Amino acid sequence: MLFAEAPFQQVDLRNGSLRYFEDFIPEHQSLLEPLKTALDWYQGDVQLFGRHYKTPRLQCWYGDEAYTYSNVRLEPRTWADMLLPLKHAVEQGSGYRFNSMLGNWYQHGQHGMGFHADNEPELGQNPVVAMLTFGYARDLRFKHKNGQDQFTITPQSGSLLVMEGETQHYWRHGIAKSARQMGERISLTFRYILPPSKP
Ligand SMILES: O=C(O)CCC(=O)C(=O)O
Ligand SMILES: [Fe+2]
Repeated sequence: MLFAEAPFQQVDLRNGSLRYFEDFIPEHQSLLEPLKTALDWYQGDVQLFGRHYKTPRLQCWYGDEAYTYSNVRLEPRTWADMLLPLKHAVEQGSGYRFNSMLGNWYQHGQHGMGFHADNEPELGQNPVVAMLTFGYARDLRFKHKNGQDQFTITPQSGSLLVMEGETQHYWRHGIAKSARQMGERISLTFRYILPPSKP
């Protein structure tokens, strides 16, 4: 694994910023299959406007604190062993501590994620989301809440993308479904969830 000093590209957005480390996990190719088998994948439920939907992707969750994501409460869960060195590398590279990880497994083009911001209250004022990508390089689209600015980045397998600053206040991001033939992709998104404040 690479530590500190890894080269990255800084992307200064209107209201926010990204850091993109393209070759962050050199052994990324050998990790896709183990991630598929070692992690506890399930098809999530999201509740939107009072209705339940199945997420069009598989997901998994590990973390030290409970997290409410798309109106669904995720209970604390002991880290899978193979995540610990990855979490450590992401902390070293990004310079932030994380205590949770939401994983996404897009098995084909019909799997995706709608536009959203990761701005739940328990992520604090300026949430940092640090994401590792394994497998097929899907387009990650960003749209500013002003309705005008937008751009797409295509994180490569083995890359680390850090979303920081005000990014989650002003921008939404998502992975569009596609009719094209696409390989599998796993993203691991590390977050820091504030412990509940004591009364
Ligand atoms: O898989 C991706 O690139 C995006 C994942 C994401 O936005 C999330 O987990 O909140
Ligand atoms: Fe997100």
